[in-house]
Amino acid sequence: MSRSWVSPGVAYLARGLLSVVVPVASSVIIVARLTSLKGIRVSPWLISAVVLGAAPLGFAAYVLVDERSQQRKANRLGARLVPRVQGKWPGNLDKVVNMVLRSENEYLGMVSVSCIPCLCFTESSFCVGRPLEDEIKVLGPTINFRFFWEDLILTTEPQHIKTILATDFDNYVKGAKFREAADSVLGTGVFNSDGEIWKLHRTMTRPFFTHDRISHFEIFDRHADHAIVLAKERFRAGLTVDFQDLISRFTLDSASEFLFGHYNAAAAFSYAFSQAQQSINRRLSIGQTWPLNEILADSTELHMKVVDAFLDPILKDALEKNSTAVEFDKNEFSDDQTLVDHLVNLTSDFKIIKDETLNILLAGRDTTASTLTSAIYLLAMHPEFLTRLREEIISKVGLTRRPTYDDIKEMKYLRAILNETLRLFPAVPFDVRENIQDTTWTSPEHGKKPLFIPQGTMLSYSVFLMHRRIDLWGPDALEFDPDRWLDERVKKYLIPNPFIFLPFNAGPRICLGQQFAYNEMSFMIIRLLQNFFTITLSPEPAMRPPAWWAEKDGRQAIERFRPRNHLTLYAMASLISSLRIRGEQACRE
Ligand code: HEM
Repeated sequence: MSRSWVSPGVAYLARGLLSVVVPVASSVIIVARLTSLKGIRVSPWLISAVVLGAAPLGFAAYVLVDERSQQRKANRLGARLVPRVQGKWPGNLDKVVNMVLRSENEYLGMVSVSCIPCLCFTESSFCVGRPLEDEIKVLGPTINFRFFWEDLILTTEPQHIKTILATDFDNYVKGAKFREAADSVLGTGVFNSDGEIWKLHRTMTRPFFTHDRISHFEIFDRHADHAIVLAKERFRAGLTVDFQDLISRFTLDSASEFLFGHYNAAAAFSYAFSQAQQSINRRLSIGQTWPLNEILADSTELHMKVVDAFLDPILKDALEKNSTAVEFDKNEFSDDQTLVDHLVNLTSDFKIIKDETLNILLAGRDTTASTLTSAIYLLAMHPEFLTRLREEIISKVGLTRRPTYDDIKEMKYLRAILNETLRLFPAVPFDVRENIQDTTWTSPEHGKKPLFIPQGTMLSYSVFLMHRRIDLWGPDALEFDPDRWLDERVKKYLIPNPFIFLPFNAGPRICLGQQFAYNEMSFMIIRLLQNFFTITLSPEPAMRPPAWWAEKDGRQAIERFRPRNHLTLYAMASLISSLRIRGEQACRE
């Protein structure tokens, strides 16, 4: 992560000033020169008008030229422009106003449009105007919001997502806008880099996620036990448990121990890291002008000082130990090695090690907490599936034994529950890329020209919306039905079209922690259901959806919590008080 001596706001203003001062000064110089050459006296009003008009006129000319050039390039490639959302005000401003007014109460992904470039990760995304569903029905699964005359393309089309993630991978990057917003926290780690730097990080980290290491069940066991003891204490006192909070602590403790071998001292660190992460989210939600919100100071700076104070000594210690250790094979791992042990064995570059560790912590912590929270919510809504799952757990593992990797591998129903949860509530519901070169995408409608994608476009893709498409998943796509992973529907929908299910993405940038995540989540669910046999939702008023949701169609009508999104999906309200469960202890006690 790079720290600068000027605040992001001051740096942004300085850059902005240059881009205003240069055209204005040039206009003044040109007008003054012309008038003095010709000996003409020009009114100061005219000079002011030229000066003031230069920027908007220049912008209008740029928009016109850009539009024409896009159309020409599309024609040349035998393609057409991506269908555009039509707002009523210039630059689709009405859509943005609507978004600001309505974002608070809308169902995730139901309404269009939030198109501030870079906003695709935020909770207010796609939440304005006519329902996004309707926009897609009219315009197709790939649409351009063209907000403030800047292209922002959203796709829910498996073919296009496959192109971005896999078949034309080299043409798509995370891009500078995302990187800038996350740089002060994540630096250039695997999650936040492109090109050669990304390759370096991924190559370094990938070996750590293979095979035995990700079956580190002792770590999960210790922290699962701790969480369950705490939950039982509350239930005995007649209280409920904020499951989202409990499980976030479990995943943080497990990830911290897995990554750097420490977890107890992590309270201040964990809080500071969460706050720094919230700052990234805020930046992304504001869009490109986020530095203006940080004129006085970098909003991540204080939090990152706490993170540094915790992490730096651990990393330095690991580096020091490694420098005195006997040389050994860099591809050999011992069972008790942490990620940091592994990294210091590969490089002595402090920044690389630190960036990587923080990136993996970010990538791995909230995603599993989110999925476990959604799974428990869905099981509470469907006690019949909970009973079946519990039967599988009891028959394969019993009520007390610690589950093993082989147990989990054989538990088909548990995997179906997790996949069905990830289908309806994927932990990363919206994601973003930018394309380097002009390109075309095959038309989603048969017989029509391909779609033209101009270089440098902000491309948002939503697996959340894709996973709920009735044309891809069948008429019951919006229902939580784990059996769709076990019956003929797999052959009918998924096998012929595997890119319709992408909770972990695909291609060279596919999630590195996928198997680790399945293991951790399976382990925790087994432990929970060995201990508790019912789950009852006990929603606080703040987490309940507005009453009018019940009059809508689809999941919105039946949902009993409000799914929201920052970098990952979570249950509103706040991460602190939401999804409460009431559990009853099973016969184990
Ligand atoms: C249910 C759990 C999880 C889900 C749904 C999930 C999903 C994803 C997705 C969608 C991406 C791609 C992001 C992008 O390229 O923009 C990703 C990347 C990544 N994930 Fe996960 N993840 C999960 C758990 C984990 C865990 C537990 C770890 C590590 C302990 C992890 C490590 C990573 C890393 C390192 C990347 C970056 C890969 C790269 O850019 O090359 N993930 N994950």
